[in-house]
Amino acid sequence: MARISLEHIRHAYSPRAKAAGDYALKEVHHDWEDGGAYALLGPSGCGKTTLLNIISGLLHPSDGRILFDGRDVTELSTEERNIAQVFQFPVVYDTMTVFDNLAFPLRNRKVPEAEVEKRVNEILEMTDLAGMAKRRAQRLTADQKQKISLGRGLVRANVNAILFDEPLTVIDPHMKWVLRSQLKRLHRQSRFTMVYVTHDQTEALTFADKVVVMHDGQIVQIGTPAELFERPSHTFVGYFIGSPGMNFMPASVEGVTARVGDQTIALANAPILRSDGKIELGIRPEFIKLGRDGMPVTINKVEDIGRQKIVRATFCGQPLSIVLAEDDDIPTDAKVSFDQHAIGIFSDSWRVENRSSRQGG
Ligand SMILES: Nc1ncnc2c1ncn2[C@@H]1O[C@H](COP(=O)(O)OP(=O)(O)OP(=O)(O)O)[C@@H](O)[C@H]1O
Repeated sequence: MARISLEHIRHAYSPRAKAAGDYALKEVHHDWEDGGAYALLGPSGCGKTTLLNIISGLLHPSDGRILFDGRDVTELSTEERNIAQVFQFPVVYDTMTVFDNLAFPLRNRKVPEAEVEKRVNEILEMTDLAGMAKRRAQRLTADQKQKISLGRGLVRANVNAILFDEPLTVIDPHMKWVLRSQLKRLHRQSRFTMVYVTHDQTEALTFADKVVVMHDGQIVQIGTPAELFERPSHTFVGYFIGSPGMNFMPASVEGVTARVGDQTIALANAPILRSDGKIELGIRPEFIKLGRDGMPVTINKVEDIGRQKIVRATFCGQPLSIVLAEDDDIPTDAKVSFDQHAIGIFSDSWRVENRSSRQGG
């Protein structure tokens, strides 16, 4: 297990890259803790696989260094970095038994057979494959095969990190849930440093202690699931995490007052605005109330999704989503109000700090 330090890493696939837009990965400079479970989350093309391949050594970064526990490994191969990898599709030897598939990475490294036996049996238990140890892999289902791949990733006790690249893509939805929870448990038991790439927020939020949200080649926030929900650093995080995502509307701010259209909204604290950039007010749909008092709103549609209702509305000419409990009433001629403490102010897409949070309040 290792702490992974990414020092000023950038990557462009073209050697002629000059402008920031030419880079698939813009500057990444972070330390990932030893034993942490990280998810790299973001839409297709945002640079997740590029970053993962730089960590594993499949790709040499255009700029920067990568360190494991303070040791520079930038020039080392994947093998020399001592990393286990689990890919999107199962990599299984069909003619071997389940046991031999799991034993392969150990026997390959000349681990004594008694230790192989012990470790493989542990992994068989962990992955619920004990009942099929002697079966050939050939006839297994796709998710059983992927369990073998996951098991193979976990079987070596001394790896620096385990990297997972969308490992549950081929798994059916129910089994996905089971494997996700199992992986979380395996992480708790083993405390390997794990990096898990996905574009699925549910997968990221259930697996990871820390979610690394990527957008357009950069890391826009690293945080716990709660931090990403409560204090998104960037409008992209607000929009991408949550269902529906955060509402954003153009605003102007003066002291502790924001204006959206012709409405005045009191803020809990005064944001520290430095530039004359584009200002937006953000509020999650869960922190908006509909009642008899408040600001005018037009309700366009109510979607019933079981325990909750999603109200699609228009506020000051802007679309607004509101999440209500299933038994919340919507009065005729409803008015809208925002929970002051859940409002975020964003300048050119980045969250603006406010006076009291900077002073530690
Ligand atoms: N071998 C390559 N040569 C040129 N451009 C590439 C190469 N691999 C990726 N890219 C580009 O780099 C950017 C980041 O791609 P990357 O595969 O890292 O994204 P991703 O977030 O993993 O996406 P996905 O979820 O679709 O795999 C994209 O614009 C992609 O087109």
